[in-house]
Amino acid sequence: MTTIDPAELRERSEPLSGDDPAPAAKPSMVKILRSHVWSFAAVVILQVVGALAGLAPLLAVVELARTMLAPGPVDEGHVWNVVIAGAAGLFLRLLFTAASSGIGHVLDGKVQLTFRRQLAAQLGRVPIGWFSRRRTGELAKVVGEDVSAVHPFIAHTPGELVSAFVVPLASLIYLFTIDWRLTLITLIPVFLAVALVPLMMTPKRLREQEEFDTAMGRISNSVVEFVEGISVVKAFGGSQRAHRKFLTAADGFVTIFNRWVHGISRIAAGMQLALSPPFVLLVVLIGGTTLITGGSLAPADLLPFLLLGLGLTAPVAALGHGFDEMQAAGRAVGRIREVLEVDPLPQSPHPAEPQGHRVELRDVRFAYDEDHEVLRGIDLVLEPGTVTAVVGPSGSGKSTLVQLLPRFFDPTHGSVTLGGVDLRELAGRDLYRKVSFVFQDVRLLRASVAENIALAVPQAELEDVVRAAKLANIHERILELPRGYDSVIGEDAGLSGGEAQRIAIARALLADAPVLVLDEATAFADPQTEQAVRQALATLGSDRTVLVIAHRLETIADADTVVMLESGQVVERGRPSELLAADGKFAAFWQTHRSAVAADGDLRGDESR
Ligand SMILES: Nc1ncnc2c1ncn2[C@@H]1O[C@H](COP(=O)(O)OP(=O)(O)OP(=O)(O)O)[C@@H](O)[C@H]1O
Repeated sequence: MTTIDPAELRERSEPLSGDDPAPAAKPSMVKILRSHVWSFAAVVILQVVGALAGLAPLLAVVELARTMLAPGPVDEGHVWNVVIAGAAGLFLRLLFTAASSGIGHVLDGKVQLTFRRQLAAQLGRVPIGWFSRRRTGELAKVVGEDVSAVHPFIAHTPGELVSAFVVPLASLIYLFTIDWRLTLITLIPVFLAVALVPLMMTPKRLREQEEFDTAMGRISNSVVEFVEGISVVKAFGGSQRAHRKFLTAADGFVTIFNRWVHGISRIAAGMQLALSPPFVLLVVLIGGTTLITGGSLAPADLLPFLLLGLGLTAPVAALGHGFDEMQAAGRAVGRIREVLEVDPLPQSPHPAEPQGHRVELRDVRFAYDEDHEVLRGIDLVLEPGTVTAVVGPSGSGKSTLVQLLPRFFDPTHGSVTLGGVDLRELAGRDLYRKVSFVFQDVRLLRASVAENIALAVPQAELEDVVRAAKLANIHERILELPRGYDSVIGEDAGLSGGEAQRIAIARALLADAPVLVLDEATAFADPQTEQAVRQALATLGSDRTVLVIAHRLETIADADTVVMLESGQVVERGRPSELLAADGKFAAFWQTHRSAVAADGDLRGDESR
């Protein structure tokens, strides 16, 4: 049983209602940013201007030193002007970077909201069946973490990266105008650091990096395996083995990590040393002192190199940091795009009204992927007032077939019609009013039990809800919950799989849709649920169109028609008694099934003794 938030459901289901046939946009980061191009440009420009203004205090210090050290009386007016200019630069820096940050964060909020809205709309448009292949956790990561990961990309990194280049460039030009020789000397640390970069790219280093990535993957897989399988492993006594596998992966990782660190650390340390402030100062001081003692540089001119020289190494450091963040944001956007680019379930702009509730499948074919056709030419008519039971071996396509009726997927070929109208021509809201379903993977909302039962009929009276719950054999259990029908699922009510399925049956009974699709539970086949299914079929069967994946012999025997599937094709169909008499595939299936049920009964009997 899974619980989901009602708000989440509303967002998912609104576009499915069929009233919003507009195709899902397939946005990219670039497209979204293009619609906010001026704000984005403002973020970058303000950041750069702010960073440039930040040079003013440093230049003011240089100018002050020059003025003070110059022979003769100090020009007090000039000194004050320089101090005011420096302070103004500082103020402007604060102002511009604050404005850039403010606009950046508002823009970031807008972009994240756009992504989340588009994702929510898209999740409502994709086929419901698509969700079965996605883990809730994966989707939650895309909508939550991955959308948040664009934050540095919008609000910080581009501005910081551009400033990291523009500011040193401006400093460099200024320093060149003072003394080109000392400027080149000041650049020595940057040259050294850049010279070390190729050493990080040698085939040996790249191989070590690859090994490191693989080992990282191996260790996280073994952790996931270990945690996911912990219950099975414990129950079957294999915890030692699983634990060993995890430890082996961890040991392997340590060996590879040591090798990787050993190789990379010397180069990284060399780069860090070259770019470190003491080393930069040392180089500038040695170069500057040599030039001063040689008489070719005024002592006051050393100061700008000492102050601005430290900033010249910023681009190299920013490159590493900024590009890492950009890459992470790029990967997150890639995952968001993957979800946004799933083809939505087409909605007809001119929905048609079905006449009656006869369901017909004509030459239906379906494939989850190109190489593997799961349904191969199914022709089937489900008459109102009849129960059709689908049987067949595991993997024969039963679930896939019944999921076509509530349009979890569209057939890849052929058509499914309801009352003469192709399901693709039906408004989404109509479809769910006409077709209700109870599948094994029951979804309950984090809402009260009554609200869960009345999901399709929110205005239902409590007595109708109670009647449905009684018919579904769940009323007594609900009364045992702390707040009865007001108990909130997932908060003060924990239900077993079978109980959740009975709630779903009550929901379907109350929805009173003319077509019911039911997957009779095998996993939760407790006697109460079996009874609930039987009652539901008896109550609904009168004038409903019912399609049931039948596992119980009674359901099969009571059905009007049995359809036997094998490898995605109908191999036999007819009344159960006729098929048994014909002694074909269904009869063989029935015999095997009966023996299995009898053996299961014996086993249960033994267990209870
Ligand atoms: N979401 C999916 N993506 C890809 N393949 C799928 C998906 N769901 C089912 N299949 C494949 O389609 C085939 C038919 O599966 P389906 O679940 O319809 O059979 P089934 O008769 O209901 O089986 P069972 O009785 O075991 O539930 C199987 O080969 C299965 O592996």
